[in-house]
Amino acid sequence: MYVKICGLSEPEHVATAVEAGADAIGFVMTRSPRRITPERAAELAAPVPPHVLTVGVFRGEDPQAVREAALTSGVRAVQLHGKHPHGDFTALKDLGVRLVRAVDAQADLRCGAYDEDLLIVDAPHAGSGQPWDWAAVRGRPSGQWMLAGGLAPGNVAEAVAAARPWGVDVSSGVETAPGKKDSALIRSFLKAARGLDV
Ligand SMILES: O=C(O)c1ccccc1N[C@@H]1O[C@H](COP(=O)(O)O)[C@@H](O)[C@H]1O
Repeated sequence: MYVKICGLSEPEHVATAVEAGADAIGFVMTRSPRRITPERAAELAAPVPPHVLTVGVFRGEDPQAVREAALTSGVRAVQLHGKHPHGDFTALKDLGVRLVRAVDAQADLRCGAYDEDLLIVDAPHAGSGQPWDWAAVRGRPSGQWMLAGGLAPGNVAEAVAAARPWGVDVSSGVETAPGKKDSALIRSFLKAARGLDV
């Protein structure tokens, strides 16, 4: 099971996620209680080993703004969340980072349909921490896709059994309040998710 821990803003939580075996970590650089600057993302990403994918999360920004933030932060992947057109992915293809498309269950769920490398299927309200009908997408997405939206250490097994994703992505479920990550919850989530290969 591929595991991404998103919305990190403190070095302690980056270190915890890496040590506990996260495959990817996310830095939110769009409107959110978890928003950080590209410069802060660069500081946080600097010590992250190459086997961990650092992901910059964006929603609604134009490709030029995404490009500048990605170059400043040095992230290894860009996640475009929500209703970005295909052209936004095309415009970023030469950036030399992996492209992640994050959408709700109403969208085209074929990974690669927008020339992306990874797909995330999320709740209608990104970053809200609200569980949704994970079973509704079972068998629909294709390729390398992660389930997100309302996951937490205590329900990730249920969510994976319902949707059977290739990976999982969490933010609110490893926090004590919006934007306040918790190292014990990060470790618990990784422990719970790791054993869930489908
Ligand atoms: O985390 C945010 O605040 C956020 C804001 C804007 C776009 C995406 C955001 N996060 C993504 O939301 C899911 C996690 O949701 P949850 O909090 O675990 O329910 C994940 O894909 C994040 O990358």
